[in-house]
Amino acid sequence: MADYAQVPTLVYLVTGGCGFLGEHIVRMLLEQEPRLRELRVFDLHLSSWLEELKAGPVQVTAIQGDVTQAHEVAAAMSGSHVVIHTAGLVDVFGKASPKTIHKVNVQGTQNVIDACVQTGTQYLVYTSSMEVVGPNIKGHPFYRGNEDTPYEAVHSHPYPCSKALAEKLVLEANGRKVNGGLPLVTCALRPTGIYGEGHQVIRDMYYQGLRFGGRLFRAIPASVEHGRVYVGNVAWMHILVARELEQRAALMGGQVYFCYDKSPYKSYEDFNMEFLSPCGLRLIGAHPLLPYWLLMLLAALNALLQWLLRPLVLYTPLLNPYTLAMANTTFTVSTNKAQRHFGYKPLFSWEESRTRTIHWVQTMEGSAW
Ligand SMILES: NC(=O)C1=CN([C@@H]2O[C@H](COP(=O)(O)OP(=O)(O)OC[C@H]3O[C@@H](n4cnc5c(N)ncnc54)[C@H](O)[C@@H]3O)[C@@H](O)[C@H]2O)C=CC1
Ligand SMILES: C[C@@H](CO)CCC[C@@H](C)[C@H]1CC[C@H]2[C@@H]3[C@H](O)CC4=CC(=O)CC[C@]4(C)[C@H]3CC[C@]12C
Repeated sequence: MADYAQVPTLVYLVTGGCGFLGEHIVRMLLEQEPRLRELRVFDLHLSSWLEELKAGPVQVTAIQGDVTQAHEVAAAMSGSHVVIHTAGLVDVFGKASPKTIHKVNVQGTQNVIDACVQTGTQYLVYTSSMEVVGPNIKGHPFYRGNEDTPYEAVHSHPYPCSKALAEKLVLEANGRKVNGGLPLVTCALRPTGIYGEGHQVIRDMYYQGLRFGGRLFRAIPASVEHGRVYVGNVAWMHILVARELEQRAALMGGQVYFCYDKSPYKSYEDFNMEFLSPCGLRLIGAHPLLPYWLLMLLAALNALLQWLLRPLVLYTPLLNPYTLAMANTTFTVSTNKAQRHFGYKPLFSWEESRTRTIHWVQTMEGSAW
């Protein structure tokens, strides 16, 4: 993978390539990776926009498949040089069972590792999450931490548990011999809360605000800070890691990197207002309108309702005890490890990331713009 100016020869596979982050990775790979000959997009649900990408110079192969099915993963990966494994079940709202979350996130990742070994695919980039670290169940703040900051990473929710287990599998697989005898080189990226075009929670908050006459009501103190990172910069980090893994295998193999950029540290709600305010929404209250104990009671009530209604209907509100605890705990990252190890600099400034996200909200269906 050394000579960047050569005839395109490389085959990449992106699992989860039709998801929020996956789509940005796929589109950016086509723009930014000149050595790409074929791009395989593997997803449970294939999106229609893939068709338009097939007209370009790189061969784009859409593969409908399930990461929990080992044979499907191995078949898709045969002959590929690099796999970016971003497929996952992102669920903190109780939509899927803990068993399903484990199966997709942990067994699915094991299947990807096994397929690397079986097919001789040497480079594996895994999309992990900040949730592998925290916030923990005790609600300890993580303030401007980096990859080496000591923190009690204890989880009980199925999603962070699954991401932590999967990340461990990926890191432990570094150095394992793949078919042909070469060592597997693996790396895990830990995005903080991703935002940008296609972000589901921003979409949900926007429609909720429209339903309440253009108002959202503050639930989280403005002093609680959350790390956020623009989806384009997260995609860019994946592409850089995939590109540099061969040359810097000794340095980068088995390493974890937080995904970061210049997005400001703010509370989850205040941060989202950076996009929703210019689209006509207002956040009511300088302080939370309800005391924390009452919000906790409502969150617990939501959890109870979810359980009671489960046989009839899937009730998955934004507010539950886990999301409330997440939103109420400071978790911010300050690091330059990615810059030191593989020369990462954000591709999009904060202003550009903000403008792109605002534009996306303004063009949403039902938008007042
Ligand atoms: N959204 C966020 O703020 C963050 C996300 N992440 C991680 O980034 C990755 C991508 O997340 P998002 O793009 O936000 O989620 P997403 O739900 O938009 O995308 C996930 C993609 O994986 C696919 N997928 C799910 N189960 C599959 C299976 N069994 N087989 C094949 N494909 C399957 C889905 O169809 C979807 O296209 C996930 O691994 C997630 O854990 C990490 C940190 C933050
Ligand atoms: C109490 C509500 C009142 O407005 C606000 C609820 C906000 C929550 C839905 C979000 C707060 C923090 C978010 C999570 C965080 O950004 C980290 C994440 C990392 C991931 O890997 C996946 C997504 C998420 C869990 C993200 C999900 C939404 C929040 C819990």
